[in-house]
Amino acid sequence: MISLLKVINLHKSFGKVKALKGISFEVQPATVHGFLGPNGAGKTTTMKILSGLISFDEGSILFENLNYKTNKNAIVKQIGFLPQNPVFYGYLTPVEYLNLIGQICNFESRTIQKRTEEVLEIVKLSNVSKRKISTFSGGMLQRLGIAVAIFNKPKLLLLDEPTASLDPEGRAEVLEHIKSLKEEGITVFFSTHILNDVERICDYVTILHEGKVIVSSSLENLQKRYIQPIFCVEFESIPENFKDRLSKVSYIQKIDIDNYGKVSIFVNNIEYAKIDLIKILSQFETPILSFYLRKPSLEDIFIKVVDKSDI
Ligand SMILES: Nc1ncnc2c1ncn2[C@@H]1O[C@H](COP(=O)(O)OP(=O)(O)OP(=O)(O)O)[C@@H](O)[C@H]1O
Repeated sequence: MISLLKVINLHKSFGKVKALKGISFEVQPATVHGFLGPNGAGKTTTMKILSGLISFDEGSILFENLNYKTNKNAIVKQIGFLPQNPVFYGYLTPVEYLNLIGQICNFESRTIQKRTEEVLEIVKLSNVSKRKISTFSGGMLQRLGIAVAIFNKPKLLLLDEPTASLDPEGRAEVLEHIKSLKEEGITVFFSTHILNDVERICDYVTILHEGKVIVSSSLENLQKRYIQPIFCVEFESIPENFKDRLSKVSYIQKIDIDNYGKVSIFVNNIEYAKIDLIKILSQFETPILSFYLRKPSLEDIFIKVVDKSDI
């Protein structure tokens, strides 16, 4: 499959500040790709370069295998961008605002009307299409921002921290919409600090740290790579001499039991333990309520990879 976007060894400096130090990553079509990194990592700089707002110093960008430098105008038309804090004219309604966008894009009035109806339907704002924007909640404003960014039917949509200023309800609303854009054939590349958002909707993740890409992979592969060799077990009650009896098992390194009776078993041979441990546990004649291999959260992974890159 041809990548929709390939960023190769991209460099960008602002005076003495090296914001991007040779970053490379690819974005696959019809996916949601999370772009993560601490403050100042270079996320917004990357987004601004991709949307054509600022230039880059070195490296190359390919969009559907076309070189960005020599085809910039054609490529930028296929990329929608929602900046971090979009500003709207509050005295307009969504219909009036989108009509204005259509006029700026030089569309014919019939096309503007049709596309306005379509995008308001996609972001589920049709029922408030004639209400003043100044009365909108944060979640509604972000959805209107998405409507503006997809007005031109982009293949790639760049969203810079789309959920940062929202409460949990607004976040859930916007995340659901981002996910549904995939069904409209739009590839979404979005930056965030909120790891949980990425876990909820992303297929791929790129982690940026101090201007360098430290991980770029599918979320599934990332979770497999960083899987923790810890099994969690919950018994109806902790069996007698539990720790002593298990301490004789060669692949078990450590056993922790928390205040609620949840047991964490740390192992050094995960593949063998996957088969053998449950057999051993079933020999204790105490009902087992749950047994699972702990899946690392994106937060666990993020801390691990960012720490490693500091070494
Ligand atoms: N116009 C500019 N002039 C000078 N330095 C800049 C400019 N824009 C960005 N920088 C610097 O480049 C680095 C990367 O900034 P950038 O805004 O891309 O980070 P970010 O990952 O988006 O951070 P945040 O999550 O805080 O928005 C930072 O050190 C920042 O101070």
